[in-house]
Amino acid sequence: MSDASRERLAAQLAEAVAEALRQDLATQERALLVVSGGSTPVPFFRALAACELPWSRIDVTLADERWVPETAADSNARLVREHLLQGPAAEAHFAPLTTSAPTPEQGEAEVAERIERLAWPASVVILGMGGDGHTASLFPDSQELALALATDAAAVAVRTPSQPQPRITLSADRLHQARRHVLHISGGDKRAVLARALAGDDSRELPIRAFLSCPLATYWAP
Ligand SMILES: O=C1O[C@H](COP(=O)(O)O)[C@@H](O)[C@H](O)[C@H]1O
Repeated sequence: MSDASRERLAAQLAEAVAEALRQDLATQERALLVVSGGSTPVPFFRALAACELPWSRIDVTLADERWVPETAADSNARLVREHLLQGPAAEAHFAPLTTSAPTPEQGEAEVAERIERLAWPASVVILGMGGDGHTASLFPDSQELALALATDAAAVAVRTPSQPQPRITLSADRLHQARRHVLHISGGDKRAVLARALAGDDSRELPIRAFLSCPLATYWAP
């Protein structure tokens, strides 16, 4: 593991994403950025927050979220607010994926409506990936995986045996609606999972496969 190379990668990705947003904002009033949660994006969030951008014209949302309050340590919204929406970037419009409903099944319709109002197609969708090949909250062991891969609804509530909390994810269809797709990962384990995904043929085994032909620009550091 090399923190320096991950920081360099994050800086390069931030510059590329900032340039994509600038390009799109030259011809449209608003632009949308879809980011992922987890531990990988933190240095990228900080680097992007430092970029000069017309933040008040940028919408930000998440690829997926745990159905937890924003005060929870593992809330992706909290991560975005603490590391990306800082300084001038606080001017961006952030659309979180949770509501006050007690379950994601009860909140799903409100989240979908909120998501529909954003500036689609997104300028950039940045995906992460877990060691099991999940991306967003498209988990190989989730009962809702087939639905989330096939539906044209924007958001899907997900229950996954391998995960402690219920979740909500943007559907594969919605995540496909972007001008550019990026996979941001680090470490040898994830590189090996990506190699398996590139060699395989079933997106139910390694859900990241559903995005390999977007095309998907891969940002990887050891
Ligand atoms: O559960 C999640 O995991 C993936 C990967 O997270 P990381 O900590 O290994 O970087 C992430 O892309 C997803 O948004 C998140 O909810």
